[in-house]
Amino acid sequence: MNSKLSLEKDKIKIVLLEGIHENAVKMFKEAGYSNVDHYPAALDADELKSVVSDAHFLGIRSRTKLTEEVIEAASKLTSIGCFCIGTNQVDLTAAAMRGIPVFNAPYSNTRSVAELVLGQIIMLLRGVPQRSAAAHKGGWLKNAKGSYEARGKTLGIIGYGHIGSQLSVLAESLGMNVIYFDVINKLAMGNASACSSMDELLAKSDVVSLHVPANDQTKNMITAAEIAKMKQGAHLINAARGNVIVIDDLAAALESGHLAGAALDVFPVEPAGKDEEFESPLRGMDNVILTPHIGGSTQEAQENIGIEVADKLITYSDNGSTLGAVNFPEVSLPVKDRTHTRFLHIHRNVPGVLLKINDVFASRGINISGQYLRSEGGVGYVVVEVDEEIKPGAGVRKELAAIEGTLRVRFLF
Ligand SMILES: NC(=O)c1ccc[n+]([C@@H]2O[C@H](COP(=O)([O-])OP(=O)(O)OC[C@H]3O[C@@H](n4cnc5c(N)ncnc54)[C@H](O)[C@@H]3O)[C@@H](O)[C@H]2O)c1
Ligand SMILES: O=C(O)[C@H](O)COP(=O)(O)O
Repeated sequence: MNSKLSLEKDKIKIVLLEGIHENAVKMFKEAGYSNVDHYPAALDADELKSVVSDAHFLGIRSRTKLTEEVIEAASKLTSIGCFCIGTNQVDLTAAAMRGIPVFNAPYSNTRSVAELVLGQIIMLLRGVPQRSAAAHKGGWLKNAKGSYEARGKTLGIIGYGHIGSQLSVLAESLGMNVIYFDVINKLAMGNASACSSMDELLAKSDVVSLHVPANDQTKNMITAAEIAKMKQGAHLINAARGNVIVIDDLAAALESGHLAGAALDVFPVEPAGKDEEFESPLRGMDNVILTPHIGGSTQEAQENIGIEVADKLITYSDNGSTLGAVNFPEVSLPVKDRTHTRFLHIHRNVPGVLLKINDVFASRGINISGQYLRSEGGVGYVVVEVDEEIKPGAGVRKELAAIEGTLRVRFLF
């Protein structure tokens, strides 16, 4: 049964940026959210601040940087959906400390990335990029020099998560030997084997592919020192995040011939839009495949992501469930019954808040029929369900909001 929210659904403003798939718009409309603004691209900083100023839900992809300043400007923001895997473009702590859960799509584009990398492995091993570049200029490099089959070569995967492990299976089907390194113990797929250190992997691999998240440990993880440990004539692929590799060091290794080729889908600095020029020291190197961050840009991935993330935002809006939130206590709630009123109280994780919440209900003689509590990091999330309909204006919300440490109160009636 469809519950009502503290705000009528048609007054809830949803902003979707960066050409998020139409499926998301459809999902919102079908769920009764008619006020959806859909932008085909990312916005510049000033436009972004203006557009988010009255938005309740915001959908972005990897280009939109949601800094603390932008989040602060979005005073009505209830939740953020990253319609992609990465959430490093969002200041997750700033969002959490304003009671804003952030959701993403952790699986939907992983196959697309793995397939792109598989293609790049074959292209690099065959020396296709330089032969294609020569042919475009009227050249004809018909020879076998530096061209190899993938069969029997060793692929080293750094980061054996959703993408790395799928790539592992695909590469083995080509007859490659797969080795991997991850900071946590991961079950090997097929005949792949784990390396005990990244150095071991670098020294053994003909092709190294990076599939780690962006964080403090992975920033500048591949410098001249790591590249020097790779085999002479090896190839490097990065479809993870741009700042994992020190790009000037990679350019130097390609120039010196220590590396035979590279494929890059992500860069330390990426153009904000199609009108901005792409700058990179790798431009003009014929043995390098450069793609404009399209690892997850397939019809299949975008269709699925549109549905997956819109569903998470709608479920949070309708129900208060935060399952899958990346910066927030996760609470999985049953669908709300219309005979109940559900209060969602988000607060700083300090002692005594629960007692004060319960006092608000006890002092009014309101019986609590269900309660859910989770805390994570600096944030606590309490959901209180009462088996009577409490209309807005009864004062409960105001009293809950007045509790010290409160970050946000919503209620579903
Ligand atoms: N190019 C694109 O369009 C595109 C698309 C999707 C994802 N990505 C990027 O790919 C990354 C990986 O995606 P995923 O779905 O496989 O993520 P995942 O979380 O499933 O896997 C990441 C793996 O890296 C491991 N890891 C973390 N730090 C490490 C370190 N220092 N050394 C070795 N391993 C480490 C983790 O333990 C985990 O197993 C994402 O974080 C995202 O940035 C890019
Ligand atoms: O994090 C991701 O999923 C990838 O980087 C893809 O991001 P995009 O949807 O902005 O292309």
